[in-house]
Amino acid sequence: MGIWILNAQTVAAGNELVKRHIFMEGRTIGSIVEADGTLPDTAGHTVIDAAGKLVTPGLIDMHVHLREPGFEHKETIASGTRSAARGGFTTIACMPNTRPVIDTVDTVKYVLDKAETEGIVRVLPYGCITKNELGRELADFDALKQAGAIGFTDDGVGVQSAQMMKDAMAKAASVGLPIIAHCEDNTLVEGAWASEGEFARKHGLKAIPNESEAIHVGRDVLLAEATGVHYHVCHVSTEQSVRLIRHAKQFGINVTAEVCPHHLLLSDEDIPGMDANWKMNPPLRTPKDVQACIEGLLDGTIDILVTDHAPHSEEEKAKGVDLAPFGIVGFETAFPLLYTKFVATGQWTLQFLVNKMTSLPAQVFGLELGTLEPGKEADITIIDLETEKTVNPAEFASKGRNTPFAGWSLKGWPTHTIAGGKLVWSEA
Ligand SMILES: NC(=O)N[C@@H](CC(=O)O)C(=O)O
Ligand SMILES: [Zn+2]
Ligand SMILES: [Zn+2]
Repeated sequence: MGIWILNAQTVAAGNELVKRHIFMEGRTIGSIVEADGTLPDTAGHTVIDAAGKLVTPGLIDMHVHLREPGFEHKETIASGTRSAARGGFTTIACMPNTRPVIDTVDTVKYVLDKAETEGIVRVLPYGCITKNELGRELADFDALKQAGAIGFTDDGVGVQSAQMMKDAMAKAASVGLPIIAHCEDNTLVEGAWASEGEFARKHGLKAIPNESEAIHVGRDVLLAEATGVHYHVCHVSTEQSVRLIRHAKQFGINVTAEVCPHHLLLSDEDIPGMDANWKMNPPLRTPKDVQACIEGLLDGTIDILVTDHAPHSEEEKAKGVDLAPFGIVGFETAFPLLYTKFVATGQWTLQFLVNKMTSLPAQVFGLELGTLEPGKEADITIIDLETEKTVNPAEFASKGRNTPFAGWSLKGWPTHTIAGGKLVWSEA
């Protein structure tokens, strides 16, 4: 028995949609036919009528935190993949800052096994750059790759030593996997949580300067040039980083980059007060930085969109801004936010948004995913572009409720998520 999706509005070009019927059987897409008025024979198959809805390749998120092993009170692979599915994501790449961190074959296998038995979407694990993410000793990249790691990162913390980063890049290049960098120079951020801008000035706070991020970007593109590695910059948030990445790309350096919805939609001037749901790393920057990130995404300097889904418990976030951990959840608001604020307002085409969340992440990371084509993996998301709903964190499938977007009224909510040919989530 297969699944027919009937009357799917698929993206053709720009904002142009084409109506198609899509059939899948087993894990793969069987056929895609133009809807010409006659319905295909669906006898014996599950039918989903997608009339009036957008149908896209399953969304891909290359930067997420699933918290397992070790921080199951924040999220688990079960709850995190449900949250991803509810947000329309069918493939997610998880960060290794768990407890223990993912720096051994056993932890990679643990995550992959859990994902197989308890997860409902595809989980691709990253391995650490350095053992324990301490920046002192390289992890065993050969072994991590063998176990299934798809790249190396110490996300959560920057690699402080240039020599360590250079060694990591040389080794990653030799095993043919990318370095994914959380760019942050610790000597420039000491204890601050807000960025240098209006908010920090008004409240007399110690502030995080843009250079704390951009200095690592500048250092690392030079090291990437020297080593030839594929270097991917995490959660770009500053005008200076965008400029450095643009320049590096012009020089033919193998650099790619990602940006999160919150760094495109919020600046430090939107922070309502001492509220830890507005505390994330990197911090919300100035309106000028937001504009530079949007321009970087538009001109291709920034390749892809990611959520950096970073759940924390309510108790942890209630400790007050100084003590609360950095991070906000992202899966269940990402597409509606970007659709409502950029596509529905006419700034981006639907094709631009969908590509940045499907085919482009697949291309950047060499995954055979992200397109709707016969013979390809049946990963499909169905999205209602019309119904307006309010973001209600109490409804999240994630254990995390930590979002600055509560109460926002949005359109573009996923209604069905199909991963590997299975309907893994549908509305109500
Ligand atoms: N982004 C965050 O604010 N927090 C992330 C770490 C990270 O992505 O650097 C986390 O693990 O909570
Ligand atoms: Zn990070
Ligand atoms: Zn992260």
